[in-house]
Amino acid sequence: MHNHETLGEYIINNQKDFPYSSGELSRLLSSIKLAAKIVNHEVNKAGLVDIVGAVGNTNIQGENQQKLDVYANEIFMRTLVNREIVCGIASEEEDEMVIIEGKDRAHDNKYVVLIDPLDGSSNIDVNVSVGTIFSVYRRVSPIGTPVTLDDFLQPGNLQVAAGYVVYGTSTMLVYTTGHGVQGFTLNPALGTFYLSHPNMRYPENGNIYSINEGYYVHFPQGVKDFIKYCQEEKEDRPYSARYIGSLVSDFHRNMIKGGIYIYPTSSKAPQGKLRLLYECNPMAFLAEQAGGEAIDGYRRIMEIKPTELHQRAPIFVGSKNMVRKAKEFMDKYPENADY
Ligand SMILES: O=P(O)(O)OC[C@H]1O[C@](O)(COP(=O)(O)O)[C@@H](O)[C@@H]1O
Ligand SMILES: [Mg+2]
Ligand SMILES: [Mg+2]
Repeated sequence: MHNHETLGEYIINNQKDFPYSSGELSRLLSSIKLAAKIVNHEVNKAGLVDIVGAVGNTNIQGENQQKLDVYANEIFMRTLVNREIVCGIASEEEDEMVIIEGKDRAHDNKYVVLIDPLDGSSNIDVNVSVGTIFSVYRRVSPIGTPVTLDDFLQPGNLQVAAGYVVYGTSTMLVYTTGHGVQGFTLNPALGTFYLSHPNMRYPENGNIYSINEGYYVHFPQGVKDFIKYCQEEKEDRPYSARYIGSLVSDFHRNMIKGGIYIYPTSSKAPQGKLRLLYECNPMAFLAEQAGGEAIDGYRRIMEIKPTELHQRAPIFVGSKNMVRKAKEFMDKYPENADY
């Protein structure tokens, strides 16, 4: 039997790392752990139960909500609310921020959570790995008062924790509290997450690039030039093109093997597609904590001051030297810096 530390043990043993360690963050991470297990159970039998396909509604992004989007949203919302640790939640599947009301001391809670309950929705029905992404901030509004939008619109470098769950060949929960990146694998027989990937680090160089080349003609010239650079027969190139179409899964592979994931602006998506608050910021925090980098083509993602809950941003995230190379190409076209 392996002697890996469990996630529960790790959270407790490392509570000291957390400046405000009053146990709230540990309880918050434990509730995410519980919700991940419940969602994992449904994801694993997606073909058997009535959990595939669309519900017939569109979310504020104009996307057709998948049944699993709605189910995962309900489970994470309910688990976080029931554990009485957050004062507000924002989700890809909720048009507005959710102020936690009614619970005796909900307004006394210190944290807000932003979540992409089900990432990679287009892959649910075709048995390709999907994920969940979360980001945690300490509120800025006074404790004891209802949460405000400002509590959510904080730049990424103020995150106190971020992570994802990948529901793939195995189910993993990967997170950071600003002390490196830890990966835990679920032992489905025991229902326990074990520390399988301590101190995950991006290789500084990589040979994988992940971008939906189907939109090539719509990309800015800097992105087109970088793709050509990746495909050149020179030095350690051409790089391999790998694109799962689930941000979490593409990010996870690239963090382990070395690579870059890009979702740029395009004439079809002038601000890019991914959402700054619950996709770009948490992945940027993880990437930087793992020695990688994350930019919007020009600036550090985590320095962008958000203005809207569901705003989008272009993202170039991955191995440090690959992101820097991509930036060299983007810098040749400074006129594209404002999106
Ligand atoms: O199909 P496209 O345009 O390449 O977009 C794929 C990207 O969109 C996403 O599915 C967006 O996330 P959601 O599924 O949470 O909406 C990413 O996971 C993925 O990387
Ligand atoms: Mg997503
Ligand atoms: Mg989603």
